[in-house]
Amino acid sequence: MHPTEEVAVPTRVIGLISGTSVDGIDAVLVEISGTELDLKVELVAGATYPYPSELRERILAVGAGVAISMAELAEIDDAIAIVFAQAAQNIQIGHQPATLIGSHGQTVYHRPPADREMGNKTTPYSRSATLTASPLPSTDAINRLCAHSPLGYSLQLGRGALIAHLTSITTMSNFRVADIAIGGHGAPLVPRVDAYLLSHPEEGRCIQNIGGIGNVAYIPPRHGDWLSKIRAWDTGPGNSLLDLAVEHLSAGAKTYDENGNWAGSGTPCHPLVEQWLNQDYFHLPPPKSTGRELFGVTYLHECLEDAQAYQLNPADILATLTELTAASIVHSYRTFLPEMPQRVLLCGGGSRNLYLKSRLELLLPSIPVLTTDEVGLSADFKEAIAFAVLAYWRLLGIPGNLPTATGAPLEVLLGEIHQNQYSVLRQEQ
Ligand SMILES: Nc1ncnc2c1ncn2[C@@H]1O[C@H](COP(=O)(O)OP(=O)(O)OP(=O)(O)O)[C@@H](O)[C@H]1O
Ligand SMILES: CC(=O)N[C@H]1[C@@H]2OC[C@@H](O2)[C@@H](O)[C@@H]1O[C@H](C)C(=O)O
Repeated sequence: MHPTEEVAVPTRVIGLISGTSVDGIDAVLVEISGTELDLKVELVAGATYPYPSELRERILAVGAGVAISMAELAEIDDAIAIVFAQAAQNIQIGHQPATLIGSHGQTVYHRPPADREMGNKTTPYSRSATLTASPLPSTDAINRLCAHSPLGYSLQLGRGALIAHLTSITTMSNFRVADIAIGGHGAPLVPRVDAYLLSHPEEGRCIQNIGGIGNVAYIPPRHGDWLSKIRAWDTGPGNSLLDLAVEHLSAGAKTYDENGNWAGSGTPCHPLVEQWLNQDYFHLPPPKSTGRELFGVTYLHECLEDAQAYQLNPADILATLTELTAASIVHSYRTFLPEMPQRVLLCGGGSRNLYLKSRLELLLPSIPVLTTDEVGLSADFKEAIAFAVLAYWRLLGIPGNLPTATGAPLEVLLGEIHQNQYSVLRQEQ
């Protein structure tokens, strides 16, 4: 038990996130009580606020690696903070106000750690002698360190200090950096929240998020040392390649394949899926994380080039890319899980893609595939809810990462605190 557990009281918290699809800001207002095994979350309100289209285009361009000046970076950072703060204000309308915000922000860059052994409990990351020695390292040594840093790096925009100022609510942000600094991937972070909200006393479950990227949390039955047996990783593409392909194949008329109808009218090309599954990422053992840096525009263009050999029509191309998402998820369960789950619970926008769901059901015979809605947790807002819980845990001094998920050697407190300065000043008067 953590020292602060007994002080946990119901708290109204806002959770904010825009994921790798960059489709808009998911905002929730939740009432949280308890701490871990007794954690309870009631969803008071949830909404998705689309980004202004110009801002979305700029975020997508930065995420795709387009070079920008530091001045433009600052502009985008604050523009994101402003729309996140607006989302926080809007979600409270008609409700008792919140006292805390957990804001994930907008990821624009994610680099997993380079050294796969780093973060492994048996060979923990040892700081370089150059970093711990007392004389300052030479410029050359610093350049070498930066060029070959084994640490990951992840950048989320929408600075918390500005959200706190604009909303007058204490805001936690930058949840990934503490885990990354000790050698973890900083992702995925939602699995620890999944563990307490979605575990089952007798059933092993896979909680499968299908956002831009897909990620799984395998949660064994809740007894014994179940927490240490949780496994989680990014499975690969979720909707990222599908959305890009739909935009390309519809010449910009559509942004996603609603309910999977377009893909469902085609036929997957299985030899192509087999070929694509040979890609290194799918064979890398967890912990592992990825992003649009890998499964983005360039990757799609390579897929489209490969598809030319099979003369596929647009519906077949979409069916084949959808099959890649489904097959990469199931391939990773069969390859990396200690045992297959008794149930799969889907969440994220991809859980609405009925064709994708039907392909998962086909590839997982005798394993029920449901959505988290069906066990009482919103499939659309689970990630935003998770960042509200992570902020609440931070306030209570409870760690937010799961070392088995991120590869970090330790549990650490996640999130940087930006206090609402006005209320601090008021208290001091
Ligand atoms: N009705 C639907 N039919 C098919 N696909 C859908 C539907 N609704 C949403 N989606 C897909 O879900 C995507 C958005 O999913 P979500 O909001 O979970 O992603 P994200 O949170 O941005 O990503 P990540 O979890 O990787 O950070 C859309 O881009 C679209 O491809
Ligand atoms: C770096 C980054 O933004 N990672 C996201 C992404 O989207 C899904 C998957 O890849 C997951 O690892 C993570 O997000 C969720 C919110 C997480 O941290 O659990």
